[in-house]
Amino acid sequence: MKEILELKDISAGYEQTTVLQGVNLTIRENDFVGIIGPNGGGKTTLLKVILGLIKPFSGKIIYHTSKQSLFGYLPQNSKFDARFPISVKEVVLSGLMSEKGIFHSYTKADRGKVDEILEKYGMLRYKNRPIGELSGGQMQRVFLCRAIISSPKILILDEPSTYVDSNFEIEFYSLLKELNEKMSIVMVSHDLGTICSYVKTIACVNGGLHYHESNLITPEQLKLYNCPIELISHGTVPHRVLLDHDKAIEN
Ligand SMILES: Nc1ncnc2c1ncn2[C@@H]1O[C@H](COP(=O)(O)OP(=O)(O)OP(=O)(O)O)[C@@H](O)[C@H]1O
Repeated sequence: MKEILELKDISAGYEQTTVLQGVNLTIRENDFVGIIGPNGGGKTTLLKVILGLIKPFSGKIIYHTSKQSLFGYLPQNSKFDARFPISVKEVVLSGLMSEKGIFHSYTKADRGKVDEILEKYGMLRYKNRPIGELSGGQMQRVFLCRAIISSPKILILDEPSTYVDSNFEIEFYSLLKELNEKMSIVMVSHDLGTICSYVKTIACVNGGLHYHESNLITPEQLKLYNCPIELISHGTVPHRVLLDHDKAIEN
């Protein structure tokens, strides 16, 4: 598959703190990379580096394509302050801002695009509603529309299913599967069940980055990288098991 961008020996962090060191990662067309790792391991920092929101202390980012419409981003906790006076259609339109610049005016074609995407994702009837009046799942759908309206080459998602119920979660991931035919996806998730079911490859981030060319997670990986465990068990009574590392590895 054709490469889109490469991180080469990246070291990055904030002021005096180095969070990531020696990070190498290549994102190719149609990739679906799941990023896992413990709290504070640097997953969001890695996304910020990829998005160009923070500049690495050292290392290189190589772009194999134009930066035009390169990224769509669905940030963590897309829950909105209900008092913020912005409508659904304005939220989705703002996804075109990076393409058009801040001092822009939206065209009729842009507004048509918004209607089209809201229709596709079942949200057209809410287009004039203040975003704060939607449910968590509806909001997530609107923010997904915002992230993909510019047809980005890479869609970046930070814990996308935090506020959604399991029905919407299944629907959401099937939307992602469809989108993955047109764009690469990089997704942070603590839910290893989700990771194993949907992603193609896994990057484990804990200060460094370990890349796995498959979506299988082995006990050895968990032990080595000190990753959190959240397993879904399919027994007679469906339940979710939360264990710490050592215990899970023993089992
Ligand atoms: N803006 C910031 N300024 C200073 N330090 C920060 C900043 N953002 C994050 N950090 C620190 O960088 C480290 C990595 O944070 P990051 O958010 O990348 O981790 P994460 O793996 O995404 O964690 P989580 O799973 O809890 O979301 C943490 O120790 C955090 O406190």
